[in-house]
Amino acid sequence: MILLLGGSGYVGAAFARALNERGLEVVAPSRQELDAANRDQIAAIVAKVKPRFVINAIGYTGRPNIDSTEREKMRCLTENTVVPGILAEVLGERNIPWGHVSSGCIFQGTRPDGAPFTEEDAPNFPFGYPEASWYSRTKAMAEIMLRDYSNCLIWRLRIPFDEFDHPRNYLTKIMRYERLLEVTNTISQLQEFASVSVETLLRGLPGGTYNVTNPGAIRTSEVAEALRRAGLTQKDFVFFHDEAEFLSDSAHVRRASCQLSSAKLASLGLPLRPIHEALDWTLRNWKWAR
Ligand SMILES: NC(=O)C1=CN([C@@H]2O[C@H](COP(=O)(O)OP(=O)(O)OC[C@H]3O[C@@H](n4cnc5c(N)ncnc54)[C@H](OP(=O)(O)O)[C@@H]3O)[C@@H](O)[C@H]2O)C=CC1
Ligand SMILES: Cc1cn([C@H]2C[C@H](O)[C@@H](COP(=O)(O)OP(=O)(O)O[C@H]3O[C@@H](C)C(=O)[C@@H](O)[C@H]3O)O2)c(=O)[nH]c1=O
Repeated sequence: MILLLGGSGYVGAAFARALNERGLEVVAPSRQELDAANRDQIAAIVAKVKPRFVINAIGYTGRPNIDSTEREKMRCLTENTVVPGILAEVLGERNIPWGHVSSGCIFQGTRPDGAPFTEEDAPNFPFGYPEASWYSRTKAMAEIMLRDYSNCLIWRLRIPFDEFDHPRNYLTKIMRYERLLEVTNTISQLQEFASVSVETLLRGLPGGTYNVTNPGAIRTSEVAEALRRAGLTQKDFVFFHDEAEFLSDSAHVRRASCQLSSAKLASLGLPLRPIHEALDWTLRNWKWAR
């Protein structure tokens, strides 16, 4: 039995699909059935389910985006940092393997040599960095804590997109935002992210950090152009003049535009498709929400 936490969420739903595709039996309690911030409740469900492994897709990302986490700091800290801390304790005591959904948002830019960040690099957008969003700080803090637990796999997801039109999907966002910020990012095809992450547990990969991102990087204008080419929109995209205009007109906090390397996963036999290939496939298979 697999225990999936946060299964009703945007990322949790992708995990549910990946687990179902593999015919794995899953228990996915709702928040009403399980308050993950309560250690006793976590211990009780783990004792009852006796999971082969656990997936933690619980977290607080804000609505409609991370700007709102600045107004709900303690909720954000609880769901992004305290909950994984409780899981680390409970699952560590029982040595049950588990995966935690982290984020590439704990990095800004590239390494000083221009290379993408690897799993060896320390976050450069954590607590102590005034420009970092509260969201990024809480995600970085969780990672730093979880590294001490050898039964925990940390999966970094980065700006998810897939073929399903949804307000959290990067492609939907790009089509809906009034103005766009021209930045370069490594991004993650969400279904591929969930599938590869599940494989890391099924194959018994060691605890530690994994950048579960599509190889390469892409500029916002390339994504916009690809959406137009695929016929999903005819919009004449308008771009912010620069990041300062983005921050003064539309956003409260700096976004962690960054590039990550997924070479570690590839070296372990779990390569993801290059970004442009994954994007083209996704656009060919696009499904509008009703
Ligand atoms: N979406 C994104 O762009 C990215 C997300 N991530 C990470 O992925 C994770 C999930 O994000 P996402 O799916 O977008 O978020 P959602 O808000 O869509 O889902 C969050 C899930 O967590 C559950 N939850 C929250 N608090 C508790 C609690 N105390 N007890 C039990 N369940 C709880 C929610 O339950 P309920 O439905 O009842 O509220 C929901 O199922 C987060 O850790 C986030 O940092 C990483 C990179 C990008
Ligand atoms: C608000 C806004 C954002 N953007 C850009 C900034 C950025 O490059 C991209 C995504 O920004 P958003 O504000 O939509 O999303 P944001 O909340 O910053 O997205 C992040 O969510 C958290 C949960 C993560 O962990 C990240 O990996 C990422 O998915 O869109 C615009 O172009 N125009 C806009 O009006």
